[in-house]
Amino acid sequence: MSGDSVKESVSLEVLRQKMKDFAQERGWEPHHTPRNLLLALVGEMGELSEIFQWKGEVERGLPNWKEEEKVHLGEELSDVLLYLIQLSDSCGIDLSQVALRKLHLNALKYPVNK
Ligand SMILES: Nc1ccn([C@H]2C[C@H](O)[C@@H](COP(=O)(O)OP(=O)(O)OP(=O)(O)O)O2)c(=O)n1
Repeated sequence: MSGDSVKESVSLEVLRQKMKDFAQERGWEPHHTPRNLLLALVGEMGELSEIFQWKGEVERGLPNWKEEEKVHLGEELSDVLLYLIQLSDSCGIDLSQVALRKLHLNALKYPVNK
């Protein structure tokens, strides 16, 4: 999956804009309401969970998985991320900013030496 290809740097904002264009070009924006996007996100979470279902515990890095299984996993992770970004956008929430703020709150709640 990593291969020799040049890795493109990507931000949540770039993904948000690409998904907005994708939906606009297809006339799908009216359907991309918060509730519909939440349900789509939950559906993709189900597809992601299916990949791990009945496998038992799996090692970090998935050393024993076939390449095609990892490709499938990457696709489902992407669907979850892309719907999450669209859901945030449809709610008028800047996901990058609130995620940074939440990281800060987490660090305050769970200090290193506590
Ligand atoms: N109304 C839609 C439909 C799809 N997508 C985008 C977001 C996801 O990244 C992907 C989801 O596409 P599918 O519903 O076809 O789901 P899968 O790719 O998982 O296909 P399948 O469910 O057949 O495995 O397409 C979207 O933004 N809005």
